[in-house]
Amino acid sequence: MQTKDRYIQQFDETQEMALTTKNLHIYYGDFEAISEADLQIPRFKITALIGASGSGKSTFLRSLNRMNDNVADVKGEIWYRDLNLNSKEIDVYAMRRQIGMVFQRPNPFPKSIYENITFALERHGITDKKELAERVETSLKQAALWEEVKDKLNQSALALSGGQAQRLCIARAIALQPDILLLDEPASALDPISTAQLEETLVNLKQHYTIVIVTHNLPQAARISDYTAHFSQGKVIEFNNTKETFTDPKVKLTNDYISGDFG
Ligand SMILES: Nc1ncnc2c1ncn2[C@@H]1O[C@H](COP(=O)(O)OP(=O)(O)OP(=O)(O)O)[C@@H](O)[C@H]1O
Repeated sequence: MQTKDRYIQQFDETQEMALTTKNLHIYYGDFEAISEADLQIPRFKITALIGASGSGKSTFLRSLNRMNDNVADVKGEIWYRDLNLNSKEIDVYAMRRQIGMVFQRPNPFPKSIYENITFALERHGITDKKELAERVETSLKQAALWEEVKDKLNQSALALSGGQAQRLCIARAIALQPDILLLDEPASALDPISTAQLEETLVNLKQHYTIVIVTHNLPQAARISDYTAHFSQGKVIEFNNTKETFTDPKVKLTNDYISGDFG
């Protein structure tokens, strides 16, 4: 029954949260791109952010690990453990080790597959050759790429297919052993087979990571996510478990969006 203007599912205290946003407002100059996006993002789950183009999904996602610094003015609180990530005291570089981001277009470095993964590790002070090799193997396995690349780790990452390159970017992010992975339309440049592989990878990863994914692909959100937040004009107007969002939306605009009825 779609009788509400806004519906936000509340959790009980037993559900552990990875991130909680409070009073979040995000401005580009005078334009308020996010005005009501207080969300609790459960740990070890996949949360999908859906909504029409320009509704604020990427703006919200990018604020979670401070990618909007110097671009937008972010007001409010973003709680991770007992830290407000949106405070001046936060070491943004160290924080991004815990909260990694994978972008829309795969962006491997013009280096070997192996070096793509070790580059950030070395910059974070991990130089032991054995540990580096172990992290490369584990992260490629977790990203479901190991079998395809294990015999060509020294070849250029630029020779990988789009789907392989995107899984390499995921391996690169998880090699740092973060808590949370933020993904901004990671499958939008991929063919259906690569998309299916990526989806399978993400579902397996949630055993170890909390995942937040922006997607325009509604069947994809329905297939892989546990929770869905529907953004409309800078506000989260519905947040619920994904099954209910797609079978019994509480807000008419959500029903219209998922059924393709924008008239
Ligand atoms: N760097 C920027 N400077 C000014 N305005 C911006 C900037 N980035 C985004 N916006 C505006 O903020 C609003 C939200 O944009 P955002 O990219 O977050 O939406 P979105 O829901 O992710 O859209 P899409 O699905 O098309 O990627 C839009 O009106 C957009 O034009």
